[in-house]
Amino acid sequence: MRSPKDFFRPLAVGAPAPLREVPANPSRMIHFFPPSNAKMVAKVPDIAPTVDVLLGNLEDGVPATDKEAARAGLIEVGKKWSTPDTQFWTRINSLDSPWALDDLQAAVLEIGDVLDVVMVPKVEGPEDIHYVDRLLAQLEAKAGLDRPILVHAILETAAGVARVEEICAASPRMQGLSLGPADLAANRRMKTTRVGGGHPGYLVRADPEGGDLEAPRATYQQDLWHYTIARMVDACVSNGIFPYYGPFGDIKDVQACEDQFRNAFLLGCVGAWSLHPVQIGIAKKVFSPDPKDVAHAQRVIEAMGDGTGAIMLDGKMEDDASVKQCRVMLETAKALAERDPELADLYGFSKED
Ligand SMILES: CCC(=O)SCCNC(=O)CCNC(=O)[C@H](O)C(C)(C)COP(=O)(O)OP(=O)(O)OC[C@H]1O[C@@H](n2cnc3c(N)ncnc32)[C@H](O)[C@@H]1OP(=O)(O)O
Ligand SMILES: O=CC(=O)O
Ligand SMILES: [Mg+2]
Repeated sequence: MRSPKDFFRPLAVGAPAPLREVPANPSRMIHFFPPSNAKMVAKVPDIAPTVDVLLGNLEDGVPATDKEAARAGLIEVGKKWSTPDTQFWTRINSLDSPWALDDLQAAVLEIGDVLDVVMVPKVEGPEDIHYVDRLLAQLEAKAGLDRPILVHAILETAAGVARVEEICAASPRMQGLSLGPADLAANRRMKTTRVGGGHPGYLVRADPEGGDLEAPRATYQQDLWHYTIARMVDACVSNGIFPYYGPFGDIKDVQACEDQFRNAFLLGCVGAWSLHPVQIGIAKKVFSPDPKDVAHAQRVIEAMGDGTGAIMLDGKMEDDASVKQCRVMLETAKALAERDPELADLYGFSKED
């Protein structure tokens, strides 16, 4: 662990100074595309303005035989990047793979000027972040960049979950964490075969009525990811960085995808991954506060005056703590509306709001 005095010093001569605060840019969906797929690369100009984050994925999902082509496709997209209101990220291969070093070098040296965030998979502890941190500083200095590239880690190993707080605090470059339920399930030796979401076998069953073990009993499916998401949210928030739900693999089951995204939103996540165009709209809907909640938040804030004390509104007690929740809702809505005039209209915000 670096001394607190050195925490905000650049890690290489000539590298840009680390940021003191991570920008709270809208990132409701991190849209994945495989840059080795020419058909999908051709869609980038149309998709980029419709998403908050576009991510060129170099890791899992790209066949081993296409790794170089994916890196070349990423560079091609970066060189033509002309959507400054959308963030541009990449996911590099894991640090123990034969590709990670070349991924990082190519990304920073060739397109570092347009790259906002590098997503690092399978992070096991702060030492992985320290390695990437120093390397990025050296590469930024070499490329003559004037602002630091941030780092986003995927929480997808048991060791990573056990050290999640240390990972979040490892560097001022840390932008956020995503839950990686597929790799995490494998690493934990969970007995599932899915990419995120629930499982019908993970349930609780109501007690037998009158002790009748033969009578039908209601069952309730439980959330496999609740513990990890809650831990991730606490670790992120206490370090001033942002938590995200990751992939939902059942592309056709848009309802369950929406439910999974909403659970994450309610627990504090700011966004999720979209793997297919159909998931972009789901993430946009879920991670933009509901206009009814925004209107309610405005009413509570107005009724609470200076924000202290206790009042009754519609039969419910409101006080200092509920007004703080309402401010979170309103601030989130305002930040999103600034970038999205349709949302501003939906919330009834005028330009002065
Ligand atoms: C599990 C842990 C992880 O690491 S998850 C992250 C790694 N996986 C990924 O990034 C997968 C990204 N998604 C994809 O590659 C595709 O969506 C997959 C899942 C293969 C499905 O593709 P496909 O069979 O073409 O679907 P489709 O016929 O329904 O597509 C309709 C049109 O949309 C396009 N499309 C599809 N996915 C994307 C995407 N991610 N970004 C941009 N465009 C996409 C398709 O090309 C297709 O276009 P068209 O209608 O033929 O012109
Ligand atoms: O990379 C994501 C995952 O779920 O694994
Ligand atoms: Mg993974």
